Amino acid sequence: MAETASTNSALLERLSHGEAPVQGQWLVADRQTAGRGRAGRVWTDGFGNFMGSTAVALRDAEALPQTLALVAGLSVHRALMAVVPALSGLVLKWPNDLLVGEAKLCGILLERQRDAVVVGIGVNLAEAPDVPGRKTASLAGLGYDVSRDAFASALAETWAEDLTAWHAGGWPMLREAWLVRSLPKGTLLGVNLSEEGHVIGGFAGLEPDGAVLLRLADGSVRAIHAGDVELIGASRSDVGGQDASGG
Ligand SMILES: O=C(O)CCCC[C@@H]1SC[C@@H]2NC(=O)N[C@@H]21
Repeated sequence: MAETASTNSALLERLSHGEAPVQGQWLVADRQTAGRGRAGRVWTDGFGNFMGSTAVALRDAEALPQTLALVAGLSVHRALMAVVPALSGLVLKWPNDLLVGEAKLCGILLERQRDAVVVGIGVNLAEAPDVPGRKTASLAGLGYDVSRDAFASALAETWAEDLTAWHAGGWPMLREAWLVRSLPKGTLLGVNLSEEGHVIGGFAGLEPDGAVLLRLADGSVRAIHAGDVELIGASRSDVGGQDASGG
């Protein structure tokens, strides 16, 4: 598709008209005029970047739909490493950002509509948009020339594998695969919680349900189920560093 407001919005619209999600079908746009990010933010497109969405039908009694966000990040990580095996420093940040160093290379937006979830993925292949207050990266800026179609076909493959495993109850194994590719344990993360304000802790793993674990300065471990987690930086000795819950 040449241009659309947002590939997520286009798929949500189709679902609202009664179309069933088709596993393996991706809607990919050259340009988005109203790309959307998490927490109501704008997602700025860039020519040659990947902007695509796919819809997943949730089956009866499917466990933990929130874990799909992490599975999507894992699939993007695997796809990027397939097209650029030499890429170093690519890490996952909970729930579903991909960073190189501290700069964001990819963002993922999941939106649920009744018994379906739309998974929207934006990857800066060619251009890193200017986002005030945030560091961004692109593969081209890192010296790697990857076409959108090459990335799209790698992602279609990794997503099909990971989604099949997820539907088959493979979340525990996918969780381990996510953790192998995540920021190092102890990395300082911050999150705004409505009851407590800004909480800072060292990354300490994932709960079995996909919540992120933060080790706070007093040594306690806190599970965060929702929120916009920001990267603060390398570990500090008083928070984090140790593994919590075997993650
Ligand atoms: O990190 C974020 O805030 C999530 C960004 C998600 C961007 C993608 S681009 C394809 C799809 N369509 C959208 O409008 N958003 C997602």
